[in-house]
Amino acid sequence: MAKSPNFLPIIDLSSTDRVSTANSIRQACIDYGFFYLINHGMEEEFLERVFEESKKFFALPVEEKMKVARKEHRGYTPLYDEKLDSLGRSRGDFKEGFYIGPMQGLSQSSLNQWPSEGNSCMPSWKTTMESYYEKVLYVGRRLASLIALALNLEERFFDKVGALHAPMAFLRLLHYPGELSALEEEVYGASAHSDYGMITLLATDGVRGLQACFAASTICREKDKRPHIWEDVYHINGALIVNIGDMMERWTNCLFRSTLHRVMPTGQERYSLAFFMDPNHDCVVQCLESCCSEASPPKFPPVRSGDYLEERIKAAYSSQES
Ligand SMILES: O=C(O)CCC(=O)C(=O)O
Ligand SMILES: [Fe+2]
Repeated sequence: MAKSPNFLPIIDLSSTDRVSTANSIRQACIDYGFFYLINHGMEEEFLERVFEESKKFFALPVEEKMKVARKEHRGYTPLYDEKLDSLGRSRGDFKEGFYIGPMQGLSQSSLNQWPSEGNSCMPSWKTTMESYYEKVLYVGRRLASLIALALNLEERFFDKVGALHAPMAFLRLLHYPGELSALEEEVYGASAHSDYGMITLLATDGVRGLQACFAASTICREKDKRPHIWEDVYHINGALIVNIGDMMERWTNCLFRSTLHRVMPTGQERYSLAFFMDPNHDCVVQCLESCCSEASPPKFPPVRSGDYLEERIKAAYSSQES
């Protein structure tokens, strides 16, 4: 299996040898909970265009951005609004974001908010974001079928349990400002957290900052173990960084890891595009038969995806109105 400079595996989505790809994904998810995805079908030029459009939004005056402030978990989240490590001491994460939610069906898609179309510098903003959402969702679906194979399940397993029928998939544009705050002791771009859902597909802009906690916890139940040892997750041109979320960890009874990660401020402005592919609201996430036995009983009770997500989002925004 190909390895990147920081030893994370590289998975080639275009490989025709699905069995070998699924085996590589299995090993990556057991060992790291993180891997790179290459040849996913989205051109580098297209990714660059999405980053350019994202930058245009964050460059707007804050009053303009607040016109689409987060409602129903869609829209703009200002600096310090979210705190991913809800128990941490900081006042909030030093980043701003913009959430775009599911677009299938009128009832879902009409909840999305868009920056004013009248803004002449952003004529193709909405169509670019819609196009990115569609493309990255397609990549996520292809990956989900390989993950099913990696778990010795049939390829369409996640469709069959209803996870991928109208998935709760959120695209989040992120902007980490470059300046460092000298006044506050503990400031993170994104404080330590694991993602909540199934899988996250992340596009980065080449500015460092993302770190993951690989060494300290060999299995997920040791997330609380200290000290945490953080490793940089480097950017690879054109590659997506994929990581496993907590619901996948629950499905697999901790066979696959949802690894803690964070974004450190480096003094350099940074942008990223995080796509959280989470199961349909009504999908019940429960230990897969292939992942439990008498010796290894289920570690978590079954949970409805929508209830679990709501709980986690509430904790991250607990100092704010939701
Ligand atoms: O911006 C990044 O590189 C990571 C963001 C992240 O981990 C998150 O929003 O969950
Ligand atoms: Fe994350």
